[in-house]
Amino acid sequence: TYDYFEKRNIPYVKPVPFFGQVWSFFTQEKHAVDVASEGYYMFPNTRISGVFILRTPAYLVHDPVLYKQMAITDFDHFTDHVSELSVEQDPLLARSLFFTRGARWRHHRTGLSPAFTGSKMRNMFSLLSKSASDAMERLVLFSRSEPISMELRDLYSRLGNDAMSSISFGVEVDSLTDRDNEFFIKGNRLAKVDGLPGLKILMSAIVPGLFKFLRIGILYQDVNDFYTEAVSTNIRYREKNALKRPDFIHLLLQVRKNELNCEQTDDEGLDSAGFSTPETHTLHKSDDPGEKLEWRDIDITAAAASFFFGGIETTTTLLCFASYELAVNPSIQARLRAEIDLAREELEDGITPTYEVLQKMKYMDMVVSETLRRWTPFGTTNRRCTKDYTFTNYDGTQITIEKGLNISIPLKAFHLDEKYFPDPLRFDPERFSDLTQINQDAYVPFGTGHRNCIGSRLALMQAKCFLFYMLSNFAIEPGPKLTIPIVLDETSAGLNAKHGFWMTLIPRNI
Ligand code: HEM
Repeated sequence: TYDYFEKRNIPYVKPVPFFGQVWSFFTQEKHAVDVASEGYYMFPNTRISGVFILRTPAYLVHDPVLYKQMAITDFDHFTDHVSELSVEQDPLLARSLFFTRGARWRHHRTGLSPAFTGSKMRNMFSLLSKSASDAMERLVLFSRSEPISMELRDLYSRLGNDAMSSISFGVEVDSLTDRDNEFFIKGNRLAKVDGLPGLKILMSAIVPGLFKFLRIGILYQDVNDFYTEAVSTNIRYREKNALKRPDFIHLLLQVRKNELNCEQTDDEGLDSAGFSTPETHTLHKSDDPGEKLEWRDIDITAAAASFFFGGIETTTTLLCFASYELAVNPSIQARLRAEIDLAREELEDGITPTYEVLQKMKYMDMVVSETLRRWTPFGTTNRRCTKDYTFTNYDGTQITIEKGLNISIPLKAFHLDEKYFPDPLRFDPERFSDLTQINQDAYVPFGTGHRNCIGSRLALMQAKCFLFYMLSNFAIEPGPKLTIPIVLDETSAGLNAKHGFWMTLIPRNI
């Protein structure tokens, strides 16, 4: 078994007998993303390297151009992500976009894409902004014009949950005051990527076959039940009262009735929420799925739940690391605040940002883009080879990836490779001042191609909106409990600080 790559003359990470690379995942000495990317650092002169997962061979892509080919031009060889969940154990996640495969994925992606265009995001932005502004007002009141010490992951995940509850379900919650409200508790359990759920998420990507065979579920049963009930009650209420609100449930109900389209003209100029917004790719018409695919209540619930699952933790991570960098780089913070203050002069009330105003803020975009590079929230993604695929390596040899094999793509390693980003560990928004200098193949915080992140515009607009309100009201300084440089939590499936993001927020009016 372990001579697979030797025979093909492909460099590979030497396996631990029986476990292959999986052994290193369990010892947790290094973060799972770094373990998965080991070959990238060991073999610099190849487009791909090999690795064994238990006894099964798998690949790691080293060349961002190859990733792009797989994800766009040769997409029909790599249509699926690796994990495969069972609908019995994970009724919501197994039906969500990240985890569906083949014709079902195509059907869902084609249906959902129009819900995430620039014009839909602009309509939704008022809900997002209101949620952020209400929360910020409470935080200002809470501070009583005195500096406050806060752990920002807790703060941002509360704000993120409240915003997502509003833009998904039309439910207004205040998790800053009502700290144990059910939407926050369940949302938190849904989005959790450390501890046991984190381990299960890793396992579903490392040993997907075994994971499905053992019928392990990722989400807690009470979380599945809560969202299933919340969404079906919500749908019934809307249908009975003909309620319209520019949120996801409304858009998903339109998808179900086949009434949701992309308004090309409206979208012009709105589609980019910043430099990091990945290019949109149009899917060809679906192959015959062999079964009639439609949007049942459970599919709508699964889609909404997947926005919590895929969106809250990642956007919170972006906000935490952006705040950390602003706190330890006061001159960058001062420049961003100056840009915000200037933008506020343009606003009707001097307070509430619009989609267009945020879109125009160049320095804000530079800070957010650099945070996504330096602290990539989603450090690796993956693809499953669905049809044999042959390409040429740098040395001219032909390599064939066989159908069924799994492929990892080390997004974080691309972002921290000095061949693409000189002095890669330095946080320097100036890199993004001249966008022609950025290698766009290697800068992929939201992935690339047909399976790129569907929520990128929402994530960018949400992060920019929160930062706008935060710096309008507070200066962020390192708190006494903050570790500098930040120490990462190697055991979390996501990217997190081991000792928290402890900051002092100083109200600007003192
Ligand atoms: C900073 C925040 C975020 C980051 C860094 C991020 C990153 C990513 C990445 C790297 C992928 C995989 C792309 C690939 O395989 O090529 C992905 C997929 C996905 N993301 Fe995000 N994401 C973020 C926020 C969001 C939000 C807010 C939502 C939903 C509202 C979302 C929903 C999804 C979904 C559904 C997929 C699967 C798409 C598919 O398989 O077709 N993400 N994301």
